[in-house]
Amino acid sequence: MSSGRKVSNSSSKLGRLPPGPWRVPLIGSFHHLVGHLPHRRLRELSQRYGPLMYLQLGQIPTIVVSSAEMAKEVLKTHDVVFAHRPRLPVSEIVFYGPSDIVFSPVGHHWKLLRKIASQELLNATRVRSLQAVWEKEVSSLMNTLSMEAGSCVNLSEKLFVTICGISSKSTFGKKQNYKGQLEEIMLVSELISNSATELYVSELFPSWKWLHIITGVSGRTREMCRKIDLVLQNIIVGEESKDVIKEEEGGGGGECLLKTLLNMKDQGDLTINQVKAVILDMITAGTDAPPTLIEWAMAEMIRSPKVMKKAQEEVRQVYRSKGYINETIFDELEYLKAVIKETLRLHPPPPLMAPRESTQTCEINGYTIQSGTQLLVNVWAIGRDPKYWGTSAEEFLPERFLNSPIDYKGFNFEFIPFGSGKRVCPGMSFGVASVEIVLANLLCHFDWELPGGTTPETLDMTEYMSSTLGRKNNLILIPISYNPISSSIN
Ligand code: HEM
Repeated sequence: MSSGRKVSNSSSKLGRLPPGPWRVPLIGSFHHLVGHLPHRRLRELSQRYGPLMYLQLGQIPTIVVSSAEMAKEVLKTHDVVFAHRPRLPVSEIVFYGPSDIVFSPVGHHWKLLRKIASQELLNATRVRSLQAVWEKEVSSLMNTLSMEAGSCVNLSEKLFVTICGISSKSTFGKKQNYKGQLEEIMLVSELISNSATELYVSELFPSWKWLHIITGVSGRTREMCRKIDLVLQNIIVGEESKDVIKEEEGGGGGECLLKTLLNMKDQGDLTINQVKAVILDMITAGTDAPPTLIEWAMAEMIRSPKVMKKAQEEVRQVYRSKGYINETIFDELEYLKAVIKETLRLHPPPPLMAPRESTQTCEINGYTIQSGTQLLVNVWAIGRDPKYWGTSAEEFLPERFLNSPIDYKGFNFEFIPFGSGKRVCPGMSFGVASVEIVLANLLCHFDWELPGGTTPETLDMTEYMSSTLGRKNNLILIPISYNPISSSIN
C-alpha cells in the first residue's frame, strides 16, 4: 500500500475519460461543487454529462456514478477493483492507522474485522440479545415525551440522546457511570460529525501539507483525536479493571460489544488501538444514521397524514393483540417497514456512498478508469430517478414497497442506501432494528401535531450535510399521548 492518496497523472496518459464538467488548474472541477449540497449538484451535473462522470476534485481523480446500471458495473462487475477506500491521511490519525472497518484497506485485518462484525458484533442474534437494553432506552424516551405531552418538543435532540443511549449500552454495557459515559459518546459523535466536511475537503489536496497547517485543520484534528482517545481510554480502563463482567451488564443476557472485542485482544487477535478504532466505528456509524432516519420518517409522515394514520393503525393493532413492542413483532409491521424503506430511498443518510477507490485500471462503458481513481456513488440521485421510480419519484409513497421484491440489501441497484458488494454496511440489521423499535413506539403511544403556525405544507425540509444528510433545523413537534388499549375500548 502506498503511503498516501494517489495524485492525478497528466491527462495524456489517462486513456478515454468519462465526460465531465470543465476543469481549472489546481482545483480541477471542485469549483462546480462550492456552495452546493454535493449530492444535489452532482445530480444536476450528471443530467448533463451522464451517469458515469469524471471530475477532478482538487488533486483527486474521481468518477461519479448516478444510475443503477453504472452502480451495478462498479459495485458488482468490478467489485474487486473498487473494494478499497481512499487512504485519507486524516483517517490514519482519527481511526488509529486506520485500523477500523470503514477505512482499513482490503486485506487480512479488514477481513478479520468484517468477520468479527458479522459473527460477533452486529448480527441478528446480537440484535435480539440487546432488545432488553433497547427497550429500556425507548421506554425512557416515551416517559419523557409523556411528561411533555401537549407542548412543543425538540424531537431531533431527544432522538439523538435515545440513539446514543442505545449505541452506548450496546457497545459498552450498562455501567454505574453510565450518564457520564453517554455524554462522552455524544461528544465523540458530535466531534466527528461536525468536522466531517472540513476533513473531507482538506483531503482533496493531499500534497499541499501547508494547507492543512495554515487552515488549522491539522491542529484541530489532533485536538479532536486527543479528546476522543481520552474518552475511549477511560471506558476501556473501566471495563478492564472489572474482574468479572456480569452477564446482565451487557443487558438481556448478551455481552457488550466492548467485552467481545477485549476478549479478542486478550487472545492476541486485536491490539488495543484496533479495539479503539472499531469502537469508534460503532459509535460514529451507530449514532449518526439512525436518528437522522427517524427524524426524516417523522417529518415525512407529518406531511402525509394518511401515511401517519395507516402506520399508527398497524402498530397499534399489533400492540393490542400482543401487549408489547419488540423485535418479535416487526415481521408483522409490513407498512412500517415500507415507511422505513421509503425514507431510506428519499433521504439516504450518506447520500453519496462512503468513497471507494480503484486499485487497478479498468474499462467501464468504453471509458478507462485509472487505478487510484476515487469512486462516488450518488445513492440519493439513483433513489429519486424517475426511470426506476416513475413520475412519483420525488413523493413519499411507502405503498410502492408493499408487495415489492425491492430491498435494501445491496442486490437492487436502484435502491442501495447501505451500499453493495464487499463493503456493504455490516450494521444494516442493527441500524434498521434500532429505527424500527423507536419509530414503532413513537407511532403507537402518541399522536403528533405541528406547532402553531406550521402546516404540513410549510414544514421546513431543508437538508444539511455533515457526516450524514440531516435536517438543517431541528424537528419540533407536539406529542399527544394516546393509549392504544383504552382508546380501542372506548
Ligand atoms: C441505519 C442506517 C445506516 C445506513 C443507511 C448505513 C449506510 C452505510 C453505507 C452506505 C456504507 C458504505 C457501504 C459501501 O461502501 O458499500 C456503510 C458502511 C459501514 N457501516 Fe453502515 N449504515 C447504517 C448503520 C450502521 C450501523 C448502526 C453500524 C454499526 C453499529 C454501521 C457500520 C458500518 C461499517 C463498520 C461500515 C464499513 C464497512 C466496510 O467498509 O467494510 N452502519 N454503512
